[in-house]
Amino acid sequence: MIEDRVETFDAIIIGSGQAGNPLALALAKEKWKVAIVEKGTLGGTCVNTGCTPTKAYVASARAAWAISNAPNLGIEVPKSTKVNLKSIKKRKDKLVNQSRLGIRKSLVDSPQISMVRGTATFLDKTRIKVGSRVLKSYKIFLNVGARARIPEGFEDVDHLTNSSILQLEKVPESLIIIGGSYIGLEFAQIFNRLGSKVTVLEMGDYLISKEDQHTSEQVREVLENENIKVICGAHCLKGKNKKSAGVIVSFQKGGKDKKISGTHLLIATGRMPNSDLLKPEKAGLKLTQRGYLEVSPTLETNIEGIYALGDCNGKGAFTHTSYNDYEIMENQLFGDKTRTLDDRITNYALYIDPPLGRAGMTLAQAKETGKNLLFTRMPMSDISRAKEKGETQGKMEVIVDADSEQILGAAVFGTGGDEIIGTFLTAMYGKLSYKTLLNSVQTHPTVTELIPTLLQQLKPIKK
Ligand SMILES: Cc1cc2nc3c(=O)[nH]c(=O)nc-3n(C[C@H](O)[C@H](O)[C@H](O)COP(=O)(O)OP(=O)(O)OC[C@H]3O[C@@H](n4cnc5c(N)ncnc54)[C@H](O)[C@@H]3O)c2cc1C
Ligand SMILES: NC(=O)c1ccc[n+]([C@@H]2O[C@H](COP(=O)([O-])OP(=O)(O)OC[C@H]3O[C@@H](n4cnc5c(N)ncnc54)[C@H](O)[C@@H]3O)[C@@H](O)[C@H]2O)c1
Repeated sequence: MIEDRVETFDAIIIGSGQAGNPLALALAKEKWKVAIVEKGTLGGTCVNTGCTPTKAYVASARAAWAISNAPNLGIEVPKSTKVNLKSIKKRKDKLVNQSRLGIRKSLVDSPQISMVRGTATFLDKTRIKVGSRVLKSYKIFLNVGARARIPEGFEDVDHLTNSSILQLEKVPESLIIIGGSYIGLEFAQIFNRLGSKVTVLEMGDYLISKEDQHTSEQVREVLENENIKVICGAHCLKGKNKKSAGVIVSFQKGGKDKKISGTHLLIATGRMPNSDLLKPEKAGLKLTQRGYLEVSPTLETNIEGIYALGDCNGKGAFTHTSYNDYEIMENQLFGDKTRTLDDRITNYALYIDPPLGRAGMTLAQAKETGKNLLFTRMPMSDISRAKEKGETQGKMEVIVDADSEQILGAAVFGTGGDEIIGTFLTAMYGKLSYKTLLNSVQTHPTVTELIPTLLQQLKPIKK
């Protein structure tokens, strides 16, 4: 007699992530009766095990690096400097808790919103089961995010993920990281700077394979300059727990069998969407080959009234893309219905130090469009401000459509790169001619002042 105890809502949101929370508040503002279901901690990945905690660790690691680099700037540092991971974690936990509490308060304060704790599964297109409760709505918004993907053969080997590594209170003596991409590289530099001996094992021929090879090689150089060991082209990885503490990872490289051992192992081999946890087949939801929920440019799944936002729709894998999904949804429900996924320009940063800021296409992607291209690249070592800071690693590069004069893509790898990329991004959203930036007068001495100089040097790329 399920129907007897069905609770009906104007909307059900599953997942308290970067889209779910603001959407709940927006719906409540319009006087909708909303249920938000969360199986874990409020705030999802970004707040609890993603951006906030990792960027807090990046800041602590940068402080440790700044101390070791201080003699280069004429500052003598006592040898007794120590890293205290327990205190670093405590600072991070405080930041995470503040965010979580803020989210909780905003949701609890709204009389329109019911918070439901537990794992939601579909019973059919309109009904959701959470424990013994059954919730019903004709509008269901899925914001279920993703989790760490553990490769075959590592399930029974002692390993850390992005979540559990953030619980450590002692710096690992030697850390093996499997996966040389965003998560792997950020943690590699963090723990190396905190004192671990770090080895990165990547099966691809180069790191962060979504980037141009030139960028990848420069990133590798920065990490290797800090004594992080990078092994690319590592295949057939297998793990084994040591009899004492620690792990052994064996692999093949260039046809030869190799082995390394470490006290700790971090798996950073990508994410898998949490769509499977929903029992999506009960609602007839279509998934892509990789398990993401299929959506239209306005975020509707193949089932009318069911929408998917954030990482679980495979259209973005960042906090700002998830939040932008919320903005699109809000515009479609209550606005002029003009915003869609098609408006979004790819952008993100890799938060190693110096950071890599990226907007739009890579050079390889731009070449595939068949457009007439202009391209240029300059080293950070040409910039006064970078020299003054003693941080000259990296480059700035830009790709322009020669016919429309619009910027197609840019990379700023260097000090302040995560912020400076915003200048290119703004020009791209504004569909400005690159000449507007070329003729702009930028503040001296900043890294941004390289942009006009960079643009003066654009050259056609041969097709
Ligand atoms: C280590 C790391 C570092 C990162 N750093 C950055 C960064 O610097 N910048 C950036 O932009 N992005 C970063 N990201 C990516 C970013 O964290 C995610 O893209 C973003 O959090 C995705 O948000 P979301 O709204 O899609 O889902 P999430 O925030 O993952 O939220 C989904 C929620 O749904 C809940 N849930 C799942 N299934 C169910 C169910 N069946 N029932 C009930 N609840 C359910 C989950 O418990 C979770 O709370 C990082 C990610 C990681 C892992
Ligand atoms: N700064 C940021 O914005 C930030 C930071 C961290 C994570 N993220 C998000 O999290 C997502 C996931 O990041 P990620 O780095 O885990 O995944 P990823 O999918 O970007 O990279 C996974 C890497 O692991 C390698 N790999 C896979 N299986 C392997 C195996 N068996 N052996 C060796 N190598 C293997 C792949 O070749 C790839 O290089 C990213 O797409 C990103 O959106 C963002």
